[in-house]
Amino acid sequence: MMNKMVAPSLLSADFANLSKDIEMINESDADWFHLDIMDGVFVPNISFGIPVVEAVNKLAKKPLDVHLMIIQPEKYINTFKAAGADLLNVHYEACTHLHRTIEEIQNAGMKAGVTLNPHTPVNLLEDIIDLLDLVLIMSVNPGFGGQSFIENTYSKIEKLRNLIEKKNSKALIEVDGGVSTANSAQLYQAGADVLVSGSFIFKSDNPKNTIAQLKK
Ligand SMILES: O=C(CO)[C@H](O)[C@H](O)COP(=O)(O)O
Ligand SMILES: [Fe+2]
Repeated sequence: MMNKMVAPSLLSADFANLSKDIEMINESDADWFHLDIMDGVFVPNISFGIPVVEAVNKLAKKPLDVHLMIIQPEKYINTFKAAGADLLNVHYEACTHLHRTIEEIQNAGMKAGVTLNPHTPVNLLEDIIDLLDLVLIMSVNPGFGGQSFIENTYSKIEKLRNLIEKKNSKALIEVDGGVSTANSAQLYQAGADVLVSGSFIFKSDNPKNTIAQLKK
């Protein structure tokens, strides 16, 4: 039986009133906080950095799922651990020595995830999938919230689910970008365990209720 987990992305939260949105997530059915770190180099946008992760960690009562959209993520493993990250996602496309980076994340005491851009095939994970705690499939090109969902994500999830079973891996499948109640059921059905959602939650009239809807 698959998990059905939701990780609201703070990228679409109200940064002038972040504590209110953190409190809402604490009280909701959400499972994790999703934090998007963008460096303006790996992706064409800059979001927020380590002091914000530390601040969220002071109030958050659920694990912090940190999505690093940065070059050379291996330089910051211990820094994000100290800031409060529970799960650290690095991009496949940003890691020259992915095996080493995954081991360093786990040795630092965090769960390790690998994120795939929409153009990156899941079979590139064949020789590392058994080590991973999670694979994050991007269903938009990373860098911005509020983009349209890319439809071939379903077949990527199915291919990844087959690879995970073939290799007897424990990795969870997370999906990020353009997630809403229009596609959540189909994503879970295709094999996703965790759905990230930003703009759909925070632009809705009742974000707490929207989180509950996404878990159904
Ligand atoms: O990693 C991300 C963007 O690169 C965000 O997590 C993602 O886009 C969530 O936002 P939305 O649900 O609005 O698409
Ligand atoms: Fe993300």
